[in-house]
Amino acid sequence: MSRLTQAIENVTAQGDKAFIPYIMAGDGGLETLKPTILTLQKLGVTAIEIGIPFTDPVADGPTIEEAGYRALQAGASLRTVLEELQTFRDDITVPLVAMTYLNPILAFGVELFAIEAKEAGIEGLIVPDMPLEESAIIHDALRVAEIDLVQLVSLTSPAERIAKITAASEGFVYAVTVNGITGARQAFHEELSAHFNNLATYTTKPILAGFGISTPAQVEQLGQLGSGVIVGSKIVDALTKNDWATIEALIAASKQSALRA
Ligand SMILES: O=P(O)(O)OC[C@@H](O)[C@@H](O)c1c[nH]c2ccccc12
Repeated sequence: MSRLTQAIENVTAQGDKAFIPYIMAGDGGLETLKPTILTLQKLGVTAIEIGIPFTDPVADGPTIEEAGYRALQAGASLRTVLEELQTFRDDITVPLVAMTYLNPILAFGVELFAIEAKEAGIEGLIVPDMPLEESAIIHDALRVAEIDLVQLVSLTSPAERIAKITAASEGFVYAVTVNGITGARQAFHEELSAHFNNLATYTTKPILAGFGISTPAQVEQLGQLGSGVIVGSKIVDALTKNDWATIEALIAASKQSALRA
């Protein structure tokens, strides 16, 4: 079992839910990356998804797109983010999951990327614009570096697609809870619990809910569907305002055992 999967299973074994915040590396300046990561891990997050800013972010909603723009302005790129992470690698205790597009990885060089990413503490990777069928391009290099390639399953994936994605996904299965782009939502699809029950018939890997989760109540509610949640836009927004109270409340809602006590 990978360290990423293990981290999630450790949390669920205690009766809690996994909580993975997404941050945009370089938003607010690259020098904020270290304090942000170290504070999040001190607050008890399960893992951290690190977005690498990219000029053409297809799946990102406005909050993350704007954060990406600010990060690019501040000089963040795949190379500078990996270099920055390597400077405090020994302080990082939670698994990092990098979120980046295929182009920057190819430009960097697949083998070199895998080696440098591993040295930066990255144990999982999400490449939203890479179809499963194309993943062979990077998969061998990732396997050598022991980096999990996390796959996303959507609400509209047909049965045979769900079977393929859940079988291929490493670390956990990222279950997208809304149709469309990232960003806060008011309401979720009524059939969500049937969808998650269906996903669970395909795999014993942890299934995490992500997209549109922005309140503690939603963390609690959507966390129940599987092994936990991923929260992006709301975290990015709170970090811009230096609003750690909001972040702490979101994390607390994943600690179900504490809520019951
Ligand atoms: O921002 P949201 O709605 O909370 O959703 C998580 C999401 O931001 C994060 O996981 C993410 C950011 N960019 C992505 C692109 C594709 C898939 C996932 C992502």
